[in-house]
Amino acid sequence: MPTILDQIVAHKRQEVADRKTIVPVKLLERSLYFPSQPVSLRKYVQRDDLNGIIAEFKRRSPSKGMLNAYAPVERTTIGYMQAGASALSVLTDSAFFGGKSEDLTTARKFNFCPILRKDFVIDEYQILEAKSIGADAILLIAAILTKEEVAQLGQFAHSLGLEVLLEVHDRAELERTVTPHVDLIGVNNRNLHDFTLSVETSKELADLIPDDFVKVSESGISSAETIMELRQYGFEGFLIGETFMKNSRPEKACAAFIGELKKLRTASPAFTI
Ligand SMILES: O=C(O)c1ccccc1NCC(=O)[C@H](O)[C@H](O)COP(=O)(O)O
Repeated sequence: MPTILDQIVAHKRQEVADRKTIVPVKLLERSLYFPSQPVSLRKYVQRDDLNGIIAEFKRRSPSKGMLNAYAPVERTTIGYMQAGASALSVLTDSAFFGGKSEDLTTARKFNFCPILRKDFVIDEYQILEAKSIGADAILLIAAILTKEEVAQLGQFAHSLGLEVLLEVHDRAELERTVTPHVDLIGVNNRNLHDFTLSVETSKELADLIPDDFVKVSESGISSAETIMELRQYGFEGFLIGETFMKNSRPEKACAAFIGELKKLRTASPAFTI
């Protein structure tokens, strides 16, 4: 029985092949120079005056189905940033997540923060695309790539000025794929076989991530207390989608969440804002 990742990747290979025939590489290269300079995800996540939250725009997901069919990209992403998020993540996969490249371009038009293109990258073509639609960083998923592919795709992203977030699910993936061509390492708390969520996964892998990389905890984060806890393990970035998007006004949910987090951080002797 193919896993959900197998299905996504099989679909993506066909999708990328089709897109290459519609917009050939040479044509895509001409649209590369998006007016703004890339903004560093790594630096924004580490900024003391922000909270490390990478707020995600995700309409639906394989695990939860439709989260939010109506939230407009413009109002939601501006609201996320006004709430104090450090960066944005925009799902551009259409078949499984209901996103599109235009969602990221819209977010880019209205925000100056770093934007992560959240997709299933298997080909350099998608990295050129990420650059052309205004992304600052891409995601590479260890579970679907070899070490050589991570290194090659990471190097290519860097050559375009894009940063790389490498996502791992377990120790074997981390040890198998870590290369200097990535900037941040994200531990995904979602088990992609049964969709269960546990932030214990982040805690277990924290010490195994070399210090050169910014640590990001991804998925299943639903409380400010969890962020305070993950900070004790050295995590500085927190990728949050569903907790915000399942609300009719995701940006308000994000503001309330960050309000709680600020209260906890102010009360904690270890952190000051
Ligand atoms: O979200 C899913 O169901 C999913 C299924 C298969 C592959 C990837 C999936 N999600 C992508 C993500 O990594 C999350 O959107 C991201 O980490 C935010 O997670 P959450 O806060 O739990 O929405």
